[in-house]
Amino acid sequence: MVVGELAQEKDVVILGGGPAGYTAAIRAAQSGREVLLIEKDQLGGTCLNKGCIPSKATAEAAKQYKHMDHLKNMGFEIGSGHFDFGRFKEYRDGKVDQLRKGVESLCKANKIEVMFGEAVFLSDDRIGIENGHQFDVVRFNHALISVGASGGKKAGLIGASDLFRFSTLPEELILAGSSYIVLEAAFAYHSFGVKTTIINEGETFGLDETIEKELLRQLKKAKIPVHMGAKAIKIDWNGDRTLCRFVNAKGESMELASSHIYMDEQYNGNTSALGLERIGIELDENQFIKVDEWGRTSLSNIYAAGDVTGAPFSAVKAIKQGKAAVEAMMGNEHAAPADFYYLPTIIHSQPPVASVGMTEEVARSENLDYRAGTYVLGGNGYAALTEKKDGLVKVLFEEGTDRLLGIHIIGEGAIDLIQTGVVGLEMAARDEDFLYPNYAHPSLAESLLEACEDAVGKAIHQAPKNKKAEKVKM
Ligand SMILES: Cc1cc2nc3c(=O)[nH]c(=O)nc-3n(C[C@H](O)[C@H](O)[C@H](O)COP(=O)(O)OP(=O)(O)OC[C@H]3O[C@@H](n4cnc5c(N)ncnc54)[C@H](O)[C@@H]3O)c2cc1C
Ligand SMILES: NC(=O)c1ccc[n+]([C@@H]2O[C@H](COP(=O)([O-])OP(=O)(O)OC[C@H]3O[C@@H](n4cnc5c(N)ncnc54)[C@H](O)[C@@H]3O)[C@@H](O)[C@H]2O)c1
Repeated sequence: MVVGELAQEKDVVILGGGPAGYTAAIRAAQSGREVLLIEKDQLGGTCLNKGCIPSKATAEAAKQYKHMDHLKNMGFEIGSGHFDFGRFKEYRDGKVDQLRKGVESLCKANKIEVMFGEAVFLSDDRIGIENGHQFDVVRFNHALISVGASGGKKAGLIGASDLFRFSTLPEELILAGSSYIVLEAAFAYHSFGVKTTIINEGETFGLDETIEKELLRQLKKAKIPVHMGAKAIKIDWNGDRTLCRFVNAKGESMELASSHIYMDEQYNGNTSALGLERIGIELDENQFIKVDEWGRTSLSNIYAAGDVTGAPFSAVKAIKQGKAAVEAMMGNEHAAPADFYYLPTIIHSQPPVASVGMTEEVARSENLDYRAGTYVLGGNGYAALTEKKDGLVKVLFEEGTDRLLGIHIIGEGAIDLIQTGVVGLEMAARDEDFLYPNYAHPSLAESLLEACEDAVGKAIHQAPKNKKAEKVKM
């Protein structure tokens, strides 16, 4: 190994070029700092290369596949409609490459130096970068650790990072868990003809009860078998296929064999090889770095952001934490800390699900006095003309204050529409803030207006109910 001289001094050194790291690098460069970004594999991290992007490309292909029936109804001649997974793979991987090049260009445009290699702390102001026989040492004023997390995938199972990077379509797929990953994979691969089964140890997928009911109806309609409340899940290998044994909700012993099995994983922070013991950064029992809302660790010049700081594991969180950490490094008093109280839950299922804020169960369990309004997409003109009528919008307002508590959507447009709810919750919006504005017509957004009108007993495109907008008092 060639040990480099202390050739460089950098103001900010960032370990890991995923969404937390490269966003933070750009924000620091925007403030005029000299930034070194160290990545041991590929810029873009898990999200771009193995997670968000390949999984959403897969979900998008499944959505378009389903959309072909609508195109035929509109008069398009589609031919056999055959789906070539090999060509899809080229498309999916091409999009990942294209987006990664975008990140590389952004780093270049912001004059961020990118070094490929594995970073390790030598002291609290020196970092070593190992790349084959080369070992460079850099002194820094501030460092940000954004090296992500890894799942404890068991032998014979598929991990989340492999689930959307198949080279050929599996014939069978068992998905054990209740995460958005399970649901996104189930709807997508099932629609490509893969024999797909969901096994969920829990009784729910953790969504608002009305949305959950509709989601289960959609899974049934798609003919995706779902075993809820499965207990004692065990995985074995019979030399040919993986066996999944469990006890179903009726207490019966079940055995399913499959070529491919995915199981939601337990995650640990990627901190074991960083030399953190040398500098004494505090970790929790799962090797996640302990941080405050500014990403500050137990050492004043070292910050952390993203999956390496623990759950929730989402690029949304990684990006926001990365920015907040840099603002704190720069001493920007006007910046806001990273807060995840209103983090939307997004599932690219068919139809998609999006949710933010309080669910009805939580409102009930907290003895809140609330009003719920719902609107089924079947009554929405735009949903009718685009033949995307499955699903509903549900809103919850607090009785008395009229404050928005939560918005839960299953249906076309959910993922974009939920942002209105996120902004509303952040601004402590009341029902009138949703009832008064103009809504484009015809649009899926009108279903949000109708749900809000339903909450006050005034929905237009909904048959009158007997006890309209009756206050739910527990
Ligand atoms: C299948 C799947 C789908 C997902 N879908 C979504 C989604 O739709 N939306 C969403 O918000 N989130 C999604 N996620 C989660 C999202 O990918 C992660 O939360 C996000 O990538 C975390 O970003 P990060 O920057 O903290 O870590 P990462 O993206 O994991 O990046 C860490 C980087 O650090 C590098 N590294 C590690 N150790 C070192 C070292 N010693 N030296 C140098 N570099 C190092 C790694 O190579 C990696 O590039 C998904 C995840 C998966 C697996
Ligand atoms: N490095 C990795 O590969 C890695 C790391 C962490 C998690 N994961 C994957 O993520 C799965 C879920 O992890 P979890 O334990 O945080 O579960 P989770 O489903 O409870 O999600 C955690 C948070 O992410 C948000 N979220 C969920 N789906 C989202 C989406 N599509 N887009 C944006 N935000 C979303 C939710 O608000 C939630 O608070 C795991 O089962 C695993 O497959 C992968």
